[in-house]
Amino acid sequence: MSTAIDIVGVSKRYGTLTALDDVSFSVRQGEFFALLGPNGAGKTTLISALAGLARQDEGTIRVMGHDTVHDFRDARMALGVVPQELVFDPFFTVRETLVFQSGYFGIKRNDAWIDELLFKLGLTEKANANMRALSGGMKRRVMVAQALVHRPPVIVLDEPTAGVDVELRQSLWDFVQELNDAGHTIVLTTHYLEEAETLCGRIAMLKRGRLIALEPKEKLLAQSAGREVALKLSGPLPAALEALKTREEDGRQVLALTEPAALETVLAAVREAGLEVRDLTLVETDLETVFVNMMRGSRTA
Ligand SMILES: Nc1ncnc2c1ncn2[C@@H]1O[C@H](COP(=O)(O)OP(=O)(O)OP(=O)(O)O)[C@@H](O)[C@H]1O
Repeated sequence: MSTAIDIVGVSKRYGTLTALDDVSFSVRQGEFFALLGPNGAGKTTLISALAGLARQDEGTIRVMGHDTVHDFRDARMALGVVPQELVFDPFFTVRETLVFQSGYFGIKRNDAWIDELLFKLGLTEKANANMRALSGGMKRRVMVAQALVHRPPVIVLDEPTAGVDVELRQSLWDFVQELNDAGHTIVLTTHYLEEAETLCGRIAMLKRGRLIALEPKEKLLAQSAGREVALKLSGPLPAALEALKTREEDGRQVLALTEPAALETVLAAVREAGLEVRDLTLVETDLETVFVNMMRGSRTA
């Protein structure tokens, strides 16, 4: 089985507000996946449904093949969620917090793994400190450790770097990257395209509860980098160029160029396919424009 998360036709309403509107996508095992969207897009609602904390009105979600409603325990066991908010009991020490969380998952002797987590997250010296005595950044590290006590194959981080200093941000990313290298599937939600850029393979965008884009990073970045070429050809687009195609506009194929020199490659492929270029225009856009256009719904119109 190669699917880590499978979301099919998921909708969620709060009264008259539709927080998720028929959302479907899958995340493969071992992927580093980003879920992007502005405030209120539905990211946290989707994560809550994944974790079985909120039930969707329609659709199904599976985590490592386990249905989050009918097979809640196994689905939850397969998932580690680092929440956006710092949620903790101020009277427990860091170690107690992690032992307690292990117990929640029915794991009794977890000391070796807890020690390793504390070490990896730079918390060893704080193991016996009370949660309330920790700085915000340290608390956030505990949230990460807490999400991992049961060694879940799938890890979801809900805006883990909100309000986090540069040093922690870097060490957090190093650790998450290490987990991904070890085979864990990572889903990251963030407001920042830049953050997703460095780490993720594919990027999904939500807007007002709807999935408006789901692209490999390279394709999105190529669009964002501000280089596109609109081509009017004498025949259909050669298969070799399909991967670069971002859209069709007025009978022109719009292709993303990873770098200006990529235009040569595009033209070579056109020649090789025995086609003629009837018209060629370079389109300038910047990252902000691409993102804003998507958020305005130009792709869903
Ligand atoms: N428990 C709730 N009751 C009513 N409305 C809710 C509830 N939870 C979320 N909403 C609404 O659902 C929509 C989606 O919210 P959600 O928190 O999922 O967005 P988000 O993408 O995570 O935003 P942010 O980036 O601000 O965290 C919002 O309009 C929000 O106000």
